[in-house]
Amino acid sequence: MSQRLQQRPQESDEPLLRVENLKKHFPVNSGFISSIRWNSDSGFPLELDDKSVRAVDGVNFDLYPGETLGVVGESGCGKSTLARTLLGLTEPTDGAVEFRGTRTTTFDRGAKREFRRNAQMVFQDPQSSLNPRRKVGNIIADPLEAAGWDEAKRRERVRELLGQVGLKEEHYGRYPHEFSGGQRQRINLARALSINPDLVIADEPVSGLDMSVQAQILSLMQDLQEEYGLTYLFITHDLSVIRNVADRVAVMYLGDFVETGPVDRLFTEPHHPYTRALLDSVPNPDPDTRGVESKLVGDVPSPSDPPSGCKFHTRCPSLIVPDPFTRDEYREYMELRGDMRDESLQTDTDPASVRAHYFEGNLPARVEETVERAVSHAADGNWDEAQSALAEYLSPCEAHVPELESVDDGHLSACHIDSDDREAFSW
Ligand SMILES: Nc1ncnc2c1ncn2[C@@H]1O[C@H](COP(=O)(O)OP(=O)(O)OP(=O)(O)O)[C@@H](O)[C@H]1O
Repeated sequence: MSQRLQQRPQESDEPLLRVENLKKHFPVNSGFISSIRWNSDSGFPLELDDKSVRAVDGVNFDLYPGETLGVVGESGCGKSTLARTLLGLTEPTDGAVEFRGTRTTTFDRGAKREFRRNAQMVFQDPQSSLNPRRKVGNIIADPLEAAGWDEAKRRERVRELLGQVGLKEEHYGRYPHEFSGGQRQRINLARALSINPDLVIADEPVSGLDMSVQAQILSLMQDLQEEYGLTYLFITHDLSVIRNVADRVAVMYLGDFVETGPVDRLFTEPHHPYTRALLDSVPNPDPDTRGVESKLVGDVPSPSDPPSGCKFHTRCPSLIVPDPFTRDEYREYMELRGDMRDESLQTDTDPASVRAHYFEGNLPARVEETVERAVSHAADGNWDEAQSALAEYLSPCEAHVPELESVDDGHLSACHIDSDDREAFSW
């Protein structure tokens, strides 16, 4: 059974943010004409290509007042789109976001304005989010002006904020280019906090900053959290960054959360092979314990055509392989099957060439037969039959979508290795 990411901090607390089955899909084609494609196999030769980029694809979680939830994943996994969809900066395709128990889509104008005040965003590149032609004091005061504060009060509040983020009063009249990257992120934080929000979504707030400056900004964010009673959703591609700031972590892969749990547990007992691979990719200064066992290989697949079953299966070092394959053999077999599916073999449709191109060593005899059968169908142009022949062997990781399931108190993982389904599907 799927479960929600919850259990923090006191179970009686109402979540500040509740996210249910949130999806954001972008159409691949920009217009109606470009979405029409030719299909000579169908009765009518033109059809609509309804493919979409599934940037966020069914995310569930609760975010409790005062906590920091780190969302981590490689570039392109959908983290920024999740942030923008949560804040209503882009319309969700499906699902719901509740803020303090009310669906954000039901907000009237006043409630929308209040939500915008209450939920602020801090971006990665402080340079591009600060208007170079405006004085820093005025930039920080923008949200106050929008909220109707008079000039004298604005000035006073901005001075207070400058001090709180470690800048000086005389910085009020300077321009963004006169500041370092770290200082510009301080300006951003001051602007985000100017009207006392409850929730701050920080999207890669320290990426691109030197390590020592990163540490200063993270420490400042923690101080501000205490002072303002803030709730953070902290997005990063770098697990090491959130180790010291997050209470819980959600690991995101191709639009879904694949593992969630308390930060210590996730670092000491990661369950999902993707989390383990991410952790192994974090540079380890200790040469004796440097582990390379499950380093991430290959790129994140396209979210417009994600792998079936577990989306991580194409890169997973723990892929469950069907009998009688070894893992390496089965990867080769999957590559052949993928090319059969796309009707694009990378060699002639001659059994010897296919064998030599796709497989390094000897295959078990019965697999050999299956491959030969498939290749002879492909040689006749019967791609569907070629695919069906290869479907004789299928990993459960390709066939079934794993649900987030509890592996420990408040710790969930979506992997067939941990799954209760193991018996049902008998692998
Ligand atoms: N407006 C859009 N139209 C079409 N596709 C989009 C749009 N915005 C994002 N995407 C795609 O959605 C996927 C997720 O992008 P997103 O920026 O959310 O990922 P991310 O994890 O934040 O990566 P990064 O850290 O590189 O920003 C990517 O494949 C991206 O190309």
